[in-house]
Amino acid sequence: MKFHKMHGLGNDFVVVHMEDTLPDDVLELAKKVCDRHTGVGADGLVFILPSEQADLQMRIFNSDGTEAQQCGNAVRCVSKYYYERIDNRKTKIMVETKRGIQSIVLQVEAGTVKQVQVDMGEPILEPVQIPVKSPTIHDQVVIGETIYDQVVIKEQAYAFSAVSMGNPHAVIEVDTLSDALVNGIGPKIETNEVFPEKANIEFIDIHSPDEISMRVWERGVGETMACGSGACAVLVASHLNGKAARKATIHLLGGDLMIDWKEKNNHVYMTGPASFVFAGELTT
Ligand SMILES: N[C@@H](CCC[C@H](N)C(=O)O)C(=O)O
Repeated sequence: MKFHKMHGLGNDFVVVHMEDTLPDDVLELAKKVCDRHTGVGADGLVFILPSEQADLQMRIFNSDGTEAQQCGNAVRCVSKYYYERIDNRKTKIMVETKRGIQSIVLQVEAGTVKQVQVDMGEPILEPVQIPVKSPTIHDQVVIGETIYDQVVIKEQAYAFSAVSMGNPHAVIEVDTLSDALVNGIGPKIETNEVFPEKANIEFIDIHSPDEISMRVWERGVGETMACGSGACAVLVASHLNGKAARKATIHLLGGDLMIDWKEKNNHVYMTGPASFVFAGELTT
């Protein structure tokens, strides 16, 4: 099985172009391929498949084998792959994902995709749809439209805003983006009972209304260098909490994403790069 190693701001993927359907036992394959010691090594295994409704279909499996509904960085990668390796006739393409059909605009220079803008759709703020269920629901405070609650770990309360971008996120504002928070508290909140489908956990430091730094503990993966859907959730939560504009630069460990939550259609747009690393062939 031939593959390309790609990344979006260091969030790395093994990308496989399949002519018809997913391979058998894809969950086990994802775990095997993503292993950083005995496999290729990646945060996720991504498939490009044919689509009847869009230019291509994308499916994404986390490194623990679970399937995710959404992945902003992987959508940018498959869009670049499509233009540079499959069909370079259009700079506006459609990608079918579990989230729905996503519109993509490619910024191309001399045949190379430099930036990819992805329509990440409308944020989902209804608790049951995120999903988030709170044991302290009576204490819940609704700020703007975002659900705002807290989880307590070792007597320390962590206030979060829950947002779904097709996949669940909890955004937590902190004073310092430390390893102890991301790698120590991140996994505990990811698996807390308030998130029945677990959640991606974003720790954020808001510098100004249009500049936010974040680190992320991803569901089914661990800490990653970047999370596109997470950056969108961060902008939405920060805006609803009155701390950010509708458009901001989100600084991640792997670089910057521009996030723009447009008033006219309530859709969140993410703009950033995608890169090829190398190509190879998987042996069985
Ligand atoms: N890195 C991604 C999100 C990948 C899926 C996530 N781990 C989940 O399970 O929801 C992004 O760039 O959005």
